[in-house]
Amino acid sequence: MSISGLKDSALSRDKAYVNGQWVAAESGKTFEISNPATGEMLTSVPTMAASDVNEAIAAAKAALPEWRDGSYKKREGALHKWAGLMRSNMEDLARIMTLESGKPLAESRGEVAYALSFLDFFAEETKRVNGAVIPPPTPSQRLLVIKQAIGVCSLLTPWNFPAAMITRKAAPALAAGCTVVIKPAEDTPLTALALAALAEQAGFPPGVINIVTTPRAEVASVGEAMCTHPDVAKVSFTGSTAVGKILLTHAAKGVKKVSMELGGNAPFIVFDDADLDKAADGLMASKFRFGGQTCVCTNRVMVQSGVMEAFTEKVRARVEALKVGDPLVSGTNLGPLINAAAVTKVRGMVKDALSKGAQALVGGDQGEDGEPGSCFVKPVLLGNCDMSMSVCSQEIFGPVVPLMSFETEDEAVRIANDVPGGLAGYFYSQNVGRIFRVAERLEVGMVGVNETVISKETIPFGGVKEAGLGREGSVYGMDDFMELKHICLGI
Ligand SMILES: O=CCCC(=O)O
Repeated sequence: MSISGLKDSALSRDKAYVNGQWVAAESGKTFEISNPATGEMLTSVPTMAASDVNEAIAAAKAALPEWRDGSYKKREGALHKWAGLMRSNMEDLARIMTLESGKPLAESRGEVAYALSFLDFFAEETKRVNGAVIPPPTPSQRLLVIKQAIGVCSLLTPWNFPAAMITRKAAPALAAGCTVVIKPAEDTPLTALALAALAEQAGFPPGVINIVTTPRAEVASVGEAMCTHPDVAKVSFTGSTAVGKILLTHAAKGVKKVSMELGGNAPFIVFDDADLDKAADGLMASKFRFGGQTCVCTNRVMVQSGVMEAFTEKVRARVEALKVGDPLVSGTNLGPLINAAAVTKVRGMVKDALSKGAQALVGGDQGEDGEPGSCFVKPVLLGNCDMSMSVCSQEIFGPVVPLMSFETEDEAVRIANDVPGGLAGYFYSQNVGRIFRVAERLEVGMVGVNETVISKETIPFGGVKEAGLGREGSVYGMDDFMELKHICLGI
C-alpha cells in the first residue's frame, strides 16, 4: 500500500534502508503506520529487531573508512545535493509528514525547510574542520591537534520532528566523516524513509546512511543494541528524559560518547513592563507550535500579578480563535495529537489541574472532544494554576496553557528554575537591566527575550540539568561527532 497524493510515488517507501538496499526485516514481519487525524492505515514497514540493527551497524562500519578518509568535497557535495532534493520535493515530504504525524501542512513545509537548512549548513562546515598548533615548551617538539570523525553513530529520533531531528543529527555526523544508523520514532518512519530515498538519489555511498524501522514492542531491545554495540562510537538521542536516562545507562557500558536532547518544561514569563500584545503573540507561536508537542513549547505561563487580567484577556481571544481540524486543510491551526495515549495523558493533566483549583477559561470540558479514540484535543486555557499541578510541574506536550501568577522578579526566577530540566525559557520585559539579569539567571540552554522563534540551524540547540547533554546545530554541532587527537612531534 502506498501513500496517496504524492507527485513522486517513489517517496512512499515500505522497506527499511540498509547498506544501500531497501530491505524487509529478517523476521519478515511488518507493523502498520496510521494517520492520527483519521485513524486510517497509511502503509506498513519492517518490524526490525536487534539482529537487523546489527546488519545496519556492520554496513555503517564497512562504509566508514572510505567516507571518513575521502575528500571533504565529496561530503560537501552529497549534503548539498540532498538538501536540494529535499527542497524540490518539499510538497511531497510535507504531505507524508502531515499524514503520519498530524502536523498542520504549513508547519510541515516549515519543518522541511528547517530540516534541509542543517544539510546546507553542515555541507559548508566540512571545509572548516580546523585543528590547532600549540606552542611547545621545548624547541625540539611540535604540538598539533587534529579533529577526526568519531566513527559509526546511532541516531534515535522523535516523532514530533520526523525530518529535522534526523538532519540535525545526521548532517554534522556525515559532514565530520561518520556513518550513521538512524532509528526514526515508531509513529513516524515514513518521512525518514522518504529522506533515505532522496539521500540515495543524492549519491551517498551504500552503508553511509542506514534507516531501521521498529515498532513500540521492539524499541527497548533495538535501543539497547544501538547503544551497546561495540562498533558504535557515538549515540545521539532526542526524546523524553525518562528514555534518555535508560539509553545513557546502556551507552555507559561501552563508555560511548552521547548527545541527549531531552524533555523541557519551558517557563514563559510576562513582567509588568512587557508589551502585552507582543507577549500574547509570542505565547501563541510558542505554545501552539505543532499543538504544543515540541520540547521547546511554552509549558508554564507566569504572569506578574498587576498585568494578569489584561494579559489573560488577550490570550483568551487568541486561543478562542484557533481552528482545530484536518491538518491537510489550509487555515487549520491544530491537528490531532500524535496518538490516543497522548490524548489520555493531556486530558488527565487538565483534570488534575481542575481538581486542584485551576479555573477553565477556555475549553477544559473533555467530553467535547469527539469520538472515543479520536486524537483531537481542543485548546485549553487554565487560570489560577500552581506548581502542585502536573500541567506546571511536568511537560504537557499538548494544547494547554496554564496561567500562574507571581509578584517579584526573584520569585519568577525561583519558580522558573524549580524543575529538574532546563531546555528553553522565554520572558517579556522592556527593562534592559532586567533583561540581562533574568536571561543570565534562568537555568536553561536557550532563552527567548521578547521573542519565541528561537530555533535555527545556526544556533547551539540543547539544554542543561536533566534536559540533556551536548549541543546540536551551529558551528559547535560537529564537535560532538569528532574526537580531538594530540600529535606530539619530536624534531
Ligand atoms: O522538539 C524539539 C526540537 C524543536 C526545535 O528544533 O525547535
